[in-house]
Amino acid sequence: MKQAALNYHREAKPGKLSVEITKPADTQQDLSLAYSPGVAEPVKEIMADSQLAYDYTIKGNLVAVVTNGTATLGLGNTGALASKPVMEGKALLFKRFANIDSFDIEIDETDVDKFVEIVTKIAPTFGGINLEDIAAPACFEIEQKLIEALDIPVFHDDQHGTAIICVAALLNALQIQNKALADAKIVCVGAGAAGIAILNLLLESGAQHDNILLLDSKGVVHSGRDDLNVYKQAFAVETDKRTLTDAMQAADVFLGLSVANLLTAEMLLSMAARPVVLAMANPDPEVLPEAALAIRDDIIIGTGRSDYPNQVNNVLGFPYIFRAALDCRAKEINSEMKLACVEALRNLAKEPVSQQVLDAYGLRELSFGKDYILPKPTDSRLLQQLPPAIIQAAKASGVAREVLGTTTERFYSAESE
Ligand SMILES: NC(=O)C1=CN([C@@H]2O[C@H](COP(=O)(O)OP(=O)(O)OC[C@H]3O[C@@H](n4cnc5c(N)ncnc54)[C@H](OP(=O)(O)O)[C@@H]3O)[C@@H](O)[C@H]2O)C=CC1
Ligand SMILES: CC(=O)C(=O)O
Ligand SMILES: [Mg+2]
Repeated sequence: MKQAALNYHREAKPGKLSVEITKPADTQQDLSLAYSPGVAEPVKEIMADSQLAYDYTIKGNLVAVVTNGTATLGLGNTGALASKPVMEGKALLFKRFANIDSFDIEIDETDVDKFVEIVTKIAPTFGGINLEDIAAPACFEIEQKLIEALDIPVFHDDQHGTAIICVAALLNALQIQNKALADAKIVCVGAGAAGIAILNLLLESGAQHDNILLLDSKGVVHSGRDDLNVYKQAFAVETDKRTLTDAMQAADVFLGLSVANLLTAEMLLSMAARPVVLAMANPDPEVLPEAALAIRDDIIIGTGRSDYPNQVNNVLGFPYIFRAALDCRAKEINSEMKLACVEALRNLAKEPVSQQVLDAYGLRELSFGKDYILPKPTDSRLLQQLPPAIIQAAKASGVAREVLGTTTERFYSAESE
């Protein structure tokens, strides 16, 4: 895998992206329109009405994938430059799954206010800002300040993209295990961007605060600790449990948003009957499926990876959420839109699987059940079903500025259909 991945990135043109021209640029007349003097005309129009940037430039289909590389996957603080393959990967996924153009922007800055200032200054170029792999707790402040400063959607994928997919996966898995979210005892390891956002969306979806135990690198987040930031404090509970081993006793659900190889056989065996284990750390999960299933066969297990069943990964969300937000010029991406995406994902997993998906995964059959709790990322129905459901929620909740069916027609290409 290591050599194949390095070859994939290096061969032919290095990297995973390039820029293409979308207008004729061959003749004297073409150049007169594309550049001087013709280009001055849209400039003057946009000076008179800034919204016309959406008609005369690629702004309306262009998202910035922005990071400082402080939480690159589960690899930790890699720095800005080393995070670039991941950000190019996100841009590839935007294009492949929702025909959204994006630039990856790796900013070598960890100071919150300076980072916010840089992103604010480059924002006019884009129709949306996808924040990626920025470590907690700075990510929370950065996102909030950018939402307040900008008039385009700002979305921290590791928080909300992951939360949407995780909640959809968990609700479907609990349904299969015949358990209710309101009764489920949930252990979440990782109190960063992804862990905190997932717990907040789970509370909105009906999970009970008292049924949740959160852990960070120092163990259980409990009310006796004096080293907690405000985001962790919101989940601090009175308990004598201190370690992951303590926390896992009789748990119905394990959510991993931390680092590789944390779950032991003893911990898995101590869980309640018919548990759900979503081990989402990338690239290596908190436990590998083959190891967990060798220990007990009543588990439903998902990971963030493409090479196992039940991929619980934000790739199922951010392309479609931004497709929807761009197409209705949403002011923001709100809870209603996130919950609509959860429902649309859950429903699609219950539909018959298409031959196209079976072929892409080398499978003969697949249906809603322990090994199929979420749609596969290559399922073209994601693009058909998720954005309309999200746009509907944006309209109903008053954040859609304009519903442009024509934008969708303009930007959805035949290949992404
Ligand atoms: N499958 C998916 O779609 C996604 C998966 N992820 C994965 O989730 C993980 C976290 O990402 P993110 O939230 O962005 O990162 P953050 O840096 O914001 O948070 C990391 C969290 O993990 C905790 N942690 C680190 N080491 C341990 C340990 N040994 N035991 C328990 N907790 C530990 C940290 O603890 P402390 O607070 O004490 O430092 C922190 O709370 C990564 O592996 C990432 O790849 C993230 C987004 C999407
Ligand atoms: C999938 C993803 O965004 C992450 O692991 O950080
Ligand atoms: Mg990420």
